[in-house]
Amino acid sequence: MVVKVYGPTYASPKRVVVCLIEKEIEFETVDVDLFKGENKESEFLKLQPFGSLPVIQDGDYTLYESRAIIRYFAEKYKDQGTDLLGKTIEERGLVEQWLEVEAHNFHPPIYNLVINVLFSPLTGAPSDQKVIEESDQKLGKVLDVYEERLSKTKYLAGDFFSLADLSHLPFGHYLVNQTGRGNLVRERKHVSAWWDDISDRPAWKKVLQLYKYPV
Ligand SMILES: N[C@@H](CCC(=O)N[C@@H](CS(=O)(=O)O)C(=O)NCC(=O)O)C(=O)O
Repeated sequence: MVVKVYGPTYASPKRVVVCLIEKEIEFETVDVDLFKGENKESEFLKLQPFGSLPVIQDGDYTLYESRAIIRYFAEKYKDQGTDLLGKTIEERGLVEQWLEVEAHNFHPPIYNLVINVLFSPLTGAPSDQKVIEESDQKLGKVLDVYEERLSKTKYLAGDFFSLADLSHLPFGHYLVNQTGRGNLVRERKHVSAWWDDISDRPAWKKVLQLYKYPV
């Protein structure tokens, strides 16, 4: 059975799609329109009770939470496509560390910026200027840590591209290209070079070509 990915046009599902392409895993996609509320329909909620995207089906196996999904495929297909987990337990530890940093330090401020700068104007919801300012500040501090790390290693977990770098692509794309805050990356030499390197990978360019962001 071919893997099914729900909601490929949205950012978090793109984290899964780029992993599947890097791992050379065949997949098909199912569109879910958040603006029409299709993620709140009973059929979808049976798959993902929180109504968020993505969810995948791998035969009879269903999984949601994009970072859990990419870990699943990276492990299941460890010997196929790009190695995304490192070769030693120490490398794996650093991959996991920077995956957690992305989820808990990088993602929250960039997610707030995407919602308040990009989506709120579209949906008519008010943009919260205080949240925008706080998120700018937080993201700057986070990227200072990245700058220090990337002044020592080419990628976050070491001198190899991994899930940790890959996990930044979907919202990093928003940050650099659509929030008007690309300067937060461009002002940091090593972060800027790292972003250019990871976003230039054929797998990510294919994702952008196949699945246009909704905003
Ligand atoms: N932690 C989840 C978050 C998923 C998430 O927030 N998805 C958004 C779409 S996007 O922000 O990633 O583009 C969503 O479904 N939002 C609608 C909703 O949650 O009701 C994951 O990583 O899978």
